[in-house]
Amino acid sequence: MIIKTDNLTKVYGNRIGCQNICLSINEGQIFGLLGPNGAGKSTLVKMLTGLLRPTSGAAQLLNRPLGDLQARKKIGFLPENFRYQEWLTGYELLSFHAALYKVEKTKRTSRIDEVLKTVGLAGREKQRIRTYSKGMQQRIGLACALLPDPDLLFLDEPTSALDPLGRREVREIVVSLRNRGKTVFLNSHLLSEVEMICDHVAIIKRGQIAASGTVNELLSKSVEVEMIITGMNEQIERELLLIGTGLRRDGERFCVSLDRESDIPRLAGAVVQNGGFLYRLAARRSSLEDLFVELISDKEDGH
Ligand SMILES: Nc1ncnc2c1ncn2[C@@H]1O[C@H](COP(=O)(O)OP(=O)(O)OP(=O)(O)O)[C@@H](O)[C@H]1O
Repeated sequence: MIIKTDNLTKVYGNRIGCQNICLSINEGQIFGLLGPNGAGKSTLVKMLTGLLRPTSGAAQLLNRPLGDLQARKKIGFLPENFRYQEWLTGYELLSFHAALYKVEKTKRTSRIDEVLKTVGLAGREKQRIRTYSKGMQQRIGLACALLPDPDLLFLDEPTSALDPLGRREVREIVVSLRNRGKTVFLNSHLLSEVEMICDHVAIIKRGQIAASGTVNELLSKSVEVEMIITGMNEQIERELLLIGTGLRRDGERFCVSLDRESDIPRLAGAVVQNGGFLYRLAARRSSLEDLFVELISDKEDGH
């Protein structure tokens, strides 16, 4: 396990940041932490990266206790909304961070060249950061985080400010890092992105883990059924809710989640036997977004 947490908890005064977080993350994978605003994602990452002291509980990173210096040397971190000194060139910024990371002087130039290549900025390092696009700024941030050649990389919302092309570029870099054996801990609220690249996912809600597992494990649990129904009435609605959960309506279009595919004929029966007209019924495996909405739907978080 590259990360193992045991009832990790952070309380801010009378506000809960995270509560009893138990996670086990294997190395060489992309782990996605999902949650609505205020759910506790940043609090958890800050505790794991040593920026916040837990109120209680424990954690191990790279088989060392939280805060261990040897382990911290092998961890990279790209915070959310970072802003670097925009008057520096990309190269100057990387040199500064290489010094902060105490990369040996003789190795700095080759290390900087390497990370520039990894993030696709080779040849752009003499430009000032203020002339970089947002996507390039995000990639130079990633390059900084990669300077210590970390085994474990924390990325806090690395693509949220980017356009679709920029997002794809960052995604490709993250996947290439995983392919080289790195472990990536990705904080995100972009569900489709997490579904695309993450091996394991945890969903955090009001400071607690509401679901976790591989994307396949989480999604194979339920089936999403879309129906076009006219003549909808209360009896049909009641019966649909006995069979499935999370009934949603948009005009004549109804969606419901089922635990088992074998319940689909019962849905059709409930509509027809109670006087409704079924014009369409299509089943698909739930997306991470469906699961997220279902788990988080009683919105009562912070902001
Ligand atoms: N320094 C702080 N002092 C008091 N409460 C805080 C502090 N930082 C976070 N919180 C509270 O802890 C809870 C979790 O916040 P956190 O920032 O970890 O959530 P998040 O999932 O990262 O949210 P976002 O997606 O908005 O960044 C929220 O209720 C927040 O208001």
